[in-house]
Amino acid sequence: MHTSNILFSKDLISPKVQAALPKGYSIRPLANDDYERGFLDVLSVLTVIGDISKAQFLERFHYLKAHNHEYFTLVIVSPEDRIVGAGTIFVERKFIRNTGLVGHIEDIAVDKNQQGKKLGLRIIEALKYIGAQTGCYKVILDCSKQNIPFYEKCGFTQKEYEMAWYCSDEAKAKL
Ligand SMILES: CC(=O)SCCNC(=O)CCNC(=O)[C@H](O)C(C)(C)COP(=O)(O)OP(=O)(O)OC[C@H]1O[C@@H](n2cnc3c(N)ncnc32)[C@H](O)[C@@H]1OP(=O)(O)O
Repeated sequence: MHTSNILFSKDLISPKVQAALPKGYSIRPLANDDYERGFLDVLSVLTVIGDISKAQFLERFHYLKAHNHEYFTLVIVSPEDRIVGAGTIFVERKFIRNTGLVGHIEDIAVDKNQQGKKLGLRIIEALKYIGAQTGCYKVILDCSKQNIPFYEKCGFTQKEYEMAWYCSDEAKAKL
């Protein structure tokens, strides 16, 4: 694959994670033709995706590529050349902690038929590697209660609480 088609340098992909994948599977940065390989279908295990066109996918892909010192989306590809797993780390630049960097893990998804093969674990290991390589002092994420045991197996510990505010028309009207 030509490197200009991928989101970020393959040098940021952990060799240990690649070696630990089941035979025939590979892990790599998101590519501009992963729309056809079912990238969005994999994300649909997370939430409603919407009817995203190829043009919309490419617009977002090119934005992320232009910011690929901050956004790192990677995918796991099956022996059949289908996307079966995905995950992102966003590297936030802070003032605190001596202008420290914090990695935020987002949108971890493994195809329903491929769950339980440690692909989720490998995605998290690969994202932690990117966080470490890019100089983050910590990597954090939000998850549901039912996913806590999974993230504990990935080396995370529970801290703090997540808060959310949804920008509904009703909520915005109260501002
Ligand atoms: C930050 C976020 O994005 S949070 C959202 C996470 N994504 C989702 O919830 C979407 C739907 N779920 C999925 O896509 C997957 O089930 C994932 C990503 C949660 C897990 O991926 P999988 O590939 O199925 O898990 P994997 O096989 O790597 O599991 C690793 C270990 O965690 C365990 N595990 C996985 N999910 C769970 C769970 N819900 N509860 C308890 N243990 C779990 C596995 O049994 C395994 O344990 P073992 O090492 O003792 O055998």
